[in-house]
Amino acid sequence: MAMVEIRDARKVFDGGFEALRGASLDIEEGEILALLGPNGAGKTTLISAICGITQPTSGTIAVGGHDVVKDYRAARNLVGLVPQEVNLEPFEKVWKTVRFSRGLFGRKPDDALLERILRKLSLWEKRGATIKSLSGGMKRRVLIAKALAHDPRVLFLDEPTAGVDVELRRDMWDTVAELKREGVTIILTTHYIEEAEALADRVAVINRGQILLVEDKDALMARMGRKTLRIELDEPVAEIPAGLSDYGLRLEDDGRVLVYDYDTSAERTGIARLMGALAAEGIVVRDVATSQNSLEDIFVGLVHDGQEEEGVA
Ligand SMILES: Nc1ncnc2c1ncn2[C@@H]1O[C@H](COP(=O)(O)OP(=O)(O)OP(=O)(O)O)[C@@H](O)[C@H]1O
Repeated sequence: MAMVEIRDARKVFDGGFEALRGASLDIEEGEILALLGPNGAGKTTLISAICGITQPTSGTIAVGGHDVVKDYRAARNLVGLVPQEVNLEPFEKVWKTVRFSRGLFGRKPDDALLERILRKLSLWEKRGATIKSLSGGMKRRVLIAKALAHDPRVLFLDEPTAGVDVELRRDMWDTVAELKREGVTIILTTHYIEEAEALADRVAVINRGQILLVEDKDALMARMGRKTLRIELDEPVAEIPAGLSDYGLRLEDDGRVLVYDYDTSAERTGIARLMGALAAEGIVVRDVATSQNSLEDIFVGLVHDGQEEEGVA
């Protein structure tokens, strides 16, 4: 059984807008799943439906085997949600803020657990500080501590590093990796694709209310990842020589650079053969450089293709 099971979830808002159009997805225990999608794709709606904040119009969602509608309480207890916006009481102290969150779930106080959580998030020294005295990064950690206070098995992080500086982002990544080591299942939405690249075990792409793809991140990057070889020539050429016509080369920089795209998953890249063919044509190579397309390129391609199919591009 997957930790979270989403089957054909639809959500039609009052007014008729269909924000989820039959989304299905399994989230496995202990994984970090990055949910990627452009603005308005349905990420927040899907997370809200899993967390019981909004009800799906049809379809089913279960957390730990508990249906989020029929068995609301049991499902909700397994879930912690870290919202995107900092929504903390500025004059409250850290300790009280986190303790109160646990109480909201009707759980008995467990100060030992709260201490462990605050220590893990490097907030223990700040437990007596008021929220307003904390830095932005500390406030975000308090949001995580609050979400963990009732000991959930699944943690949703809605754009955890939106608008934060690079250092804080790295810091946040370390925190998320640490939570995973402790066995927490993590679902993360993000607009920073490099965040998904750095953290996720699997990537799900949602667009226009449908899951376009769910795949192991490394496998996805290997499958869709293409590499590019840029070959800088000693002397520019006017056109691609006939002897090199098999390679799908492109000519750039006024004939000074030949560009060769190749498949990283293919058994042979064809580079050695290409180099031989260049030499046979009497072309002298000055320099070569390779680059690999990123998860971002893959994501943009997927979303773009999906829109083209629906005729909205
Ligand atoms: N209460 C609502 N009533 C009507 N439409 C809504 C409601 N909430 C969301 N929507 C619409 O549903 C669509 C999906 O919204 P959602 O917030 O889930 O997207 P998202 O993927 O989280 O986007 P973002 O990346 O911008 O946060 C959007 O077009 C939004 O305008």
